Amino acid sequence: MGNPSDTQMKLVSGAAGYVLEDVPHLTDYLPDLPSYPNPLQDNPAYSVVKQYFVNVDDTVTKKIVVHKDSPRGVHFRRAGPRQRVYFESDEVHACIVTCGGLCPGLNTVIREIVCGLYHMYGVRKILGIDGGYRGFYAKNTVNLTPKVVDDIHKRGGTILGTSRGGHDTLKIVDRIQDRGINQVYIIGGDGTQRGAALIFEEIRRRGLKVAVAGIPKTIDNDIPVIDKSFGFDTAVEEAQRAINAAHVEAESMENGIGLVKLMGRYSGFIAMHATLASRDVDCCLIPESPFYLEGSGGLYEYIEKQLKESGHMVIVIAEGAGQDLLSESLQSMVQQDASGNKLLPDVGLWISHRIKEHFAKKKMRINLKYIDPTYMIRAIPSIASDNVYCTLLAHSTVHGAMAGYTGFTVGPVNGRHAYIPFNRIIEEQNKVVITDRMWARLLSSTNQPSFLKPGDIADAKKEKQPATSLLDGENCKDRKSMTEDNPCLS
Ligand SMILES: Nc1ncnc2c1ncn2[C@@H]1O[C@H](COP(=O)(O)OP(=O)(O)OP(=O)(O)O)[C@@H](O)[C@H]1O
Ligand SMILES: O=P(O)(O)OC[C@H]1O[C@](O)(CO)[C@@H](O)[C@@H]1O
Ligand SMILES: [Mg+2]
Repeated sequence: MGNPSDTQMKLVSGAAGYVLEDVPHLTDYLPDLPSYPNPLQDNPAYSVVKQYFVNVDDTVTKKIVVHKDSPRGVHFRRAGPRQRVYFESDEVHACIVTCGGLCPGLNTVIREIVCGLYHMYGVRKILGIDGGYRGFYAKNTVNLTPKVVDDIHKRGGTILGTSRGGHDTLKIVDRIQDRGINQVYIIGGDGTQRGAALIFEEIRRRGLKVAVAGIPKTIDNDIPVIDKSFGFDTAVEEAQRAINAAHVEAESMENGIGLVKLMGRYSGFIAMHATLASRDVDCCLIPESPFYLEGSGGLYEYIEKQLKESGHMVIVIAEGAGQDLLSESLQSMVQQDASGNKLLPDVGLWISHRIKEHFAKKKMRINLKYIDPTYMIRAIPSIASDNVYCTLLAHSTVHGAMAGYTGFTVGPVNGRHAYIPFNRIIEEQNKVVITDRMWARLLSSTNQPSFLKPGDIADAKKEKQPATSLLDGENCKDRKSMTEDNPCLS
């Protein structure tokens, strides 16, 4: 198999440094495919909209803050309905699969893909794949209609089931081919999108008229390029309940410490946003910001100071934080899940013991309550704003597949939905940048130490381009969206 990046991104240059990172289209390898007028033009709900169809040349800019002399930079193809489609309604045989961990809004996306295909494009054959990628070749399928999915958005989880592991590209594509499926909607996180890219490659290699579309899903918000992933706001909202409980417990006891662990394997966005939203948190620890326990400027010293000053404190810790400290003592316990993701030892439990041990040695009485809401923040239905977001995502994806685009992921880029090549999404991971303004806001709201030594700060600044540099691709490794680049979140 060739290098996915050879075929998954088409670069188109334009005037003044304009670059379009385009997505593949079925006609790239099936040049004689016929196209048809979009049935939406006869749909009473949509036909009244002035300029309902997206102009074929519309693109969305990756950077919206520009200087007068800066190059126009990278753009993505704007999502939305096209005048012409490459599938006739009765020809479409779509399938939907959900993979990876749960996330609020999964059912809403499923519902809106089904209803979008059915009501906007008159599609009647939609199959739900049971239990993630392995469901393509190992499990039953379910026929999806608007009636079947009518109220599923009110439920957490995914009606299709999900799983980790079990991705076998050849077997999956064989089953797609056997069943005559020609539109594949794949909802999942970074691992899932990697799998989707391989499926697209194989489909293209076999020359099949099958559109492969990815819908990014992760409560961790670790997918790059897009502004934010669906379910994230719901997870942050739910995390408030755990933080509130921790605060009430801590406030009610002498030297009370409320410790809350939140999900976030490699990225601390949930912990950071839950902390900023709550204002009751005195210390937030995330994977991107190393910390230490002992000595001047360390966590123990800060806890002691906080307890002496206000008699209680609340600590939020992301599950991936402090893993370097843990691994010193628990190295042998590192394991992997079925998808190859590292299974992390419980940092919340570990740090609870360490804090208790430390203050016991100092003969200072503390009352520590450890709250681990784990799956509670993701196994819930999505809040209203996430529901609307999921609807737009689903509709944008359906429009893209009907228009013949393939090998793409969809998502908002600076507020406008766009089709993004798979390799853009999978080549890096979105992380909190601790030298950006958002983390500074957090530090100033909690008043916690930065845990950085003067040398570390200088190094961190050196790694980063000047904040006003506007070249596309600057700092693109491990950074994006919920930083100063994102106007609605900074
Ligand atoms: N590099 C890869 N190539 C092919 N398939 C992959 C790859 N990584 C993961 N997958 C498949 O994608 C599916 C989901 O992967 P994973 O468990 O890592 O979750 P995810 O999609 O990253 O979601 P999240 O981490 O947000 O829960 C699994 O079925 C796994 O086998
Ligand atoms: O227990 P599971 O289902 O593997 O999921 C846990 C992981 O899923 C996530 O929610 C998303 O990747 C991580 O934050 C967490 O580590
Ligand atoms: Mg993942």
